[in-house]
Amino acid sequence: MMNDRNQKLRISAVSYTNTKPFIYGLEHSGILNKVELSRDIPADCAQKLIDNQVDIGLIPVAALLRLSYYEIVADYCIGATGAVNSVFVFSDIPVEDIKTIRLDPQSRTSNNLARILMKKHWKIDPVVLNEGEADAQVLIGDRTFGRKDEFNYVYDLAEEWQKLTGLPFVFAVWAANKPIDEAIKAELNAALAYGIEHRPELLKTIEKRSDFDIDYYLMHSIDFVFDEKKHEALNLYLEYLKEIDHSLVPEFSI
Ligand SMILES: C=C(O[C@@H]1C=C(C(=O)O)C=C[C@H]1O)C(=O)O
Repeated sequence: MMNDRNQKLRISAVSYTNTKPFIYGLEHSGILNKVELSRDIPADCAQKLIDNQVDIGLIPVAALLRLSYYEIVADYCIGATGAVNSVFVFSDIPVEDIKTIRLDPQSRTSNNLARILMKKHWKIDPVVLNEGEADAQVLIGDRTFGRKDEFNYVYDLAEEWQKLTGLPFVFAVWAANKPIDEAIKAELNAALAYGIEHRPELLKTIEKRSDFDIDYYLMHSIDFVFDEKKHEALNLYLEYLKEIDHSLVPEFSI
């Protein structure tokens, strides 16, 4: 276990821009000496925690349902209050006309959020595809930056969730698959807090783009604090997900 003196704590964190403040915090604290850090796409963060290849992961919240034991070990998350601006359903036809939709293989939370919204918010029942041509596609992360203008219809899934529930949304949390020492948790939280506080310094090191405002994204669109409202949102999302879980496409089952 991780309390063994010789064994480093294994952490997997999302490899997208939205996680850079957390990485900055980890890198500017002493904790990295005690940690083996890997950066992975969200689906792999989840799988590594499920397979016990890591002890802690910044994992898509949908994957919490696949862990026989978990604890949320930090007061920070990848969340949003209203539009997140990096999780979309892109389509050239209005949502009520969508007959086929393609999911994003890198995602676990947003694919399932799209399914919840289709059922409860848009009240549509399209065929869900893993690949190939479709009327609409779910796309997350940096690959969405600057792409909004390419489509006639752009649905921001955190914004649509807020319309449905009145709540913020939580995409990913810091979760462990085994009990974690309180002192380590405190150290991790302090490192993450440092990163969030020092976003302005971090932003000076990130290359600007003309088609996407990274400063606004990291200062305002992503909401990193895992507070009570987000906890409520997480519980509601997991409840909805359990309702639709039986109908998941096997390849994308979380
Ligand atoms: C807001 C985002 O949240 C991400 C979305 C995830 C998912 O859909 O499984 C998982 C982790 C987050 O990094 C994003 O990446 O754009």
